[in-house]
Amino acid sequence: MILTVTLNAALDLTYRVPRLTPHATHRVTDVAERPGGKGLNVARVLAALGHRTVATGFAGGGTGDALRALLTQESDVTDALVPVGGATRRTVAVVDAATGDTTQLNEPGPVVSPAEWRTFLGTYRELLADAQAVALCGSLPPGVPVDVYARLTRAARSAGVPVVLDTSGEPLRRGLAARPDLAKPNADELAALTGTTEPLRAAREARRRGAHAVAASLGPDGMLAVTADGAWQAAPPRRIAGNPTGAGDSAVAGLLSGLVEGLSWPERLSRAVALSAATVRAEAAGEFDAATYAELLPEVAVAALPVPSAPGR
Ligand SMILES: Nc1ncnc2c1ncn2[C@@H]1O[C@H](COP(=O)(O)OP(=O)(O)OP(=O)(O)O)[C@@H](O)[C@H]1O
Ligand SMILES: O=P(O)(O)OC[C@@]1(O)O[C@H](CO)[C@@H](O)[C@@H]1O
Repeated sequence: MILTVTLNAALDLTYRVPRLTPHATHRVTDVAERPGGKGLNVARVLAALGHRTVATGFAGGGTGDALRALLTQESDVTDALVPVGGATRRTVAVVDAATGDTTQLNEPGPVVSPAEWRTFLGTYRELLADAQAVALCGSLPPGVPVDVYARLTRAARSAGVPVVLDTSGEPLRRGLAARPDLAKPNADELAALTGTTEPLRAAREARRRGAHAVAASLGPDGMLAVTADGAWQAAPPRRIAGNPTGAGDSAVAGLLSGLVEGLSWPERLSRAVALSAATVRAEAAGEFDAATYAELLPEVAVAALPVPSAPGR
């Protein structure tokens, strides 16, 4: 099975409004409520692709109960979330129907106590015993140590389980040093980490900091990957209009499923780019439009990038 970790799970609301205007009252035309937080989105996409998937992390309060009920009713993901006393946060994506732009509002999440944290670590170690790969995703709730992803990466690697890391800021910086098999930053996260806005240079620098491979997501431009076997750029055939929230999570699901299935890097990237573009077409994060995915998959253009002549990776 594939394990996903969402320490800061969320009840994910998507509001569609005709036009988003500061200081105005908005009438919401469509509402979608989903089990969210990045790792749960990854899990839902993996399950839709037919992978046996287990989701852990924390859930609590009425929002946590609602999230768990939705997860069980609407997906084949196995719920291994650890209960917490505080309430799971809400994350809200407001989609402006006039422009297609999305505005994201994310609550901080419940405080996790030391005892809850210890319970989680026990659960995580048990689940690793049966995992083919693990994805560590998203922001941290208050109370969780900032080096958590480094610790979870080390535990997985000593259990022989490949790790994909998708987070930002200090948790990303520390997590990289523990040598995850793959990191998936977006362009902003990569620039904040490395201080360079040139994605290929930044991805190489992120790899020097410890990740075995780095796959950077570049919004409508697709992805680039820097690995021990080479570097590639993969682009969708066209820009897709819609809601990009969760596109990065679908990219992670594409890369992770490809890793577990033993696909080559170009095949993994094609899948990740087609799946994530198909997510832009879907109503909410954690979903993809199956027809768009099938249509785009053979059309993704993958090109090998030159190997740098200077020493380095
Ligand atoms: N408008 C678009 N058209 C086609 N593909 C897109 C578009 N926007 C995003 N994608 C695809 O989705 C992938 C992930 O997008 P992005 O880089 O915005 O991720 P992200 O910021 O991590 O997303 P999130 O945090 O919302 O999950 C891109 O690599 C690309 O393949
Ligand atoms: O606050 P985080 O953990 O960074 O991100 C949480 C979140 O905004 O990411 C997803 C999109 O990737 C949303 O579904 C989700 O709620």
